[in-house]
Amino acid sequence: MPASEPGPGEARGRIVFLNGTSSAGKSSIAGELVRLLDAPWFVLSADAFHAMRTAPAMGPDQLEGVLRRTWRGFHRAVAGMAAAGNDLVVDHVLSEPWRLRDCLDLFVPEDVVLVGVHCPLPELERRERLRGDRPAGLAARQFSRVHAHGDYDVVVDSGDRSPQECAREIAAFLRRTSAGPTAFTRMRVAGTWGQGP
Ligand SMILES: Nc1ncnc2c1ncn2[C@@H]1O[C@H](COP(=O)(O)OP(=O)(O)OP(=O)(O)O)[C@@H](O)[C@H]1O
Repeated sequence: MPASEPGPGEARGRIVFLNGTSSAGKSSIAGELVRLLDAPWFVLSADAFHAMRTAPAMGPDQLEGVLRRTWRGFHRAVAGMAAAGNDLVVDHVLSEPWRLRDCLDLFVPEDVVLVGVHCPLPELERRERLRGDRPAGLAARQFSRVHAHGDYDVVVDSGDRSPQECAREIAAFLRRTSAGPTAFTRMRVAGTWGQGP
């Protein structure tokens, strides 16, 4: 048995996949959600992977390749952790079509609960200004692209709800056993998750 597979009698891990723009509240919701769930869960965030990288001086071409390899590595780390039987909450920004395609290729689609974390743009911009640790205009640049694929298992709106309330909605969904196909399964079957870089 490959080392990345679950042991005898162990299931693969679930992947609760939070997707939204910067400042939508993904990390805040992830933190609240794992507090509500029993059993050990991991929070895997793309930001944490970017933070692990050293930052020597680089030109834009070189940087583009480095960023892409970081995202690809992040996706493979998520797939590997889930394959080994770990339950995961993943914090992600699907602002480029290839990121979703890569995840669709790698993750077991029935194991993924895809959560859209929505928030109106004026509120995103307010949070961005307030926190001051994200480039101005980042959320606006991602806004029209992040939810372009359109399909989710659960949608929350952090614009008029606290992270705790959003987490409670997601936890309630997880407690319901759904026999229907997941959003990842539907997109895999349809093969319509977007062309382009
Ligand atoms: N529901 C909410 N209502 C009000 N403020 C919120 C809410 N959720 C998050 N915030 C605030 O917005 C800011 C961004 O939150 P958070 O880091 O959770 O977002 P994020 O989507 O993970 O962002 P990024 O992708 O840039 O890391 C924080 O200052 C946080 O306190």
